Amino acid sequence: MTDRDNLLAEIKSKAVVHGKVTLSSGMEADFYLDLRRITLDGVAAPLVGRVLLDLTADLEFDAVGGLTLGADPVAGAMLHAAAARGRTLDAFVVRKAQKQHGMQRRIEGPEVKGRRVLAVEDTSTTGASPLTAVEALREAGAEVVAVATIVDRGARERITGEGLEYRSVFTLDDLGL
Ligand SMILES: O=P(O)(O)OC[C@H]1O[C@H](OP(=O)(O)OP(=O)(O)O)[C@H](O)[C@@H]1O
Ligand SMILES: O=C(O)c1cc(=O)[nH]c(=O)[nH]1
Repeated sequence: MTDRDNLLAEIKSKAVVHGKVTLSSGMEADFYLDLRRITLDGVAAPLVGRVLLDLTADLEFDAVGGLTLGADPVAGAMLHAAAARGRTLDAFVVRKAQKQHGMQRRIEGPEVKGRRVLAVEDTSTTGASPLTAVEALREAGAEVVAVATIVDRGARERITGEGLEYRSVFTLDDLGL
């Protein structure tokens, strides 16, 4: 079994929740992927880090992150997986709104200005969350090399339509949904 196979089994057994639910976009759906049950899971999170590094191995970037909260543990997992492979990869967090006190930053972590970065999400249905992060990153002077998600729930067309490279580890078909 590869890391990808193991991650797929983890998602199927731990993150798929059937039942009526309202999504981030306001759309109604009859299942939810609670990927925080994966990205914060002691067995599955290390797989997330390694599988996403493998998925983006041909891209050049030295920082990773996205819109809080879903993206945060994804970025952390990649940072640690990279360190285990002897590679230094920074992480960052894009706030939903600029902080009003302290350093008053929208993007937390090491400076992203002038750097090549990967924007990540756990999942995306409409592309809105990763594209919000991309906009904030560009405003901060970063070069976004691609967007990557664990599961694509339908965002591909909107993200690639913006001219961005888009990678996802799994589609709904892979999950049998
Ligand atoms: O179609 P999209 O807009 O890209 O939706 C996907 C977003 O929905 C979830 O987060 P949510 O908005 O529920 O907020 P959270 O990360 O703060 O939990 C998920 O983590 C993505 O960020
Ligand atoms: O579109 C969303 O908001 C969404 C769908 C999903 O399956 N999981 C999730 O965390 N968010």
